[in-house]
Amino acid sequence: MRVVVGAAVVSDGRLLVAQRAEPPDMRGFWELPGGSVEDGETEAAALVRELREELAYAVVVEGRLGPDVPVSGRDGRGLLLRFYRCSPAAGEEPTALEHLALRWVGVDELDTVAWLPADEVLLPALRAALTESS
Ligand SMILES: Nc1nc2c([nH]c(=O)n2[C@H]2C[C@H](O)[C@@H](COP(=O)(O)OP(=O)(O)OP(=O)(O)O)O2)c(=O)[nH]1
Repeated sequence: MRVVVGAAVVSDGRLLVAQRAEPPDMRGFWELPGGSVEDGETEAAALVRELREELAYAVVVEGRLGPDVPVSGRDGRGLLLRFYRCSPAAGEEPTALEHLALRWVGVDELDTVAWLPADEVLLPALRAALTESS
């Protein structure tokens, strides 16, 4: 099954969230930045590549975060979302090259985000990650 990796980047007790521009039915909803793992690529390498492409941002990939989330992809075939906790490389700031906007949210704001539906499964794990880092 195709695996899509997403980055839970935590810095100063806040989580980086990104607002999707496309496809039209996902436009305006918020996600954790990332994308598909390519053939022969590790999941960590895919995350580093995707965040460089989408955000011109260098991150260090730490451990897995939360459960795998099966969703149906744009072509109707299944894909598996898998998330990793990450931290920014020193001195780095993200730029929204492909997203409508970026936000850093604290633990109290997690519930106010208009998440892509699949990401809501992750909220307990995100809450725990933000609580332990603040
Ligand atoms: N990156 C990311 N994708 C997510 C999240 N939640 C969620 O349902 N998705 C879905 C949306 C898309 O159907 C799929 C990932 O698509 P994508 O557009 O980010 O990745 P990609 O560029 O590698 O995909 P593709 O155009 O090659 O098909 O996973 C999330 O938090 N992060």
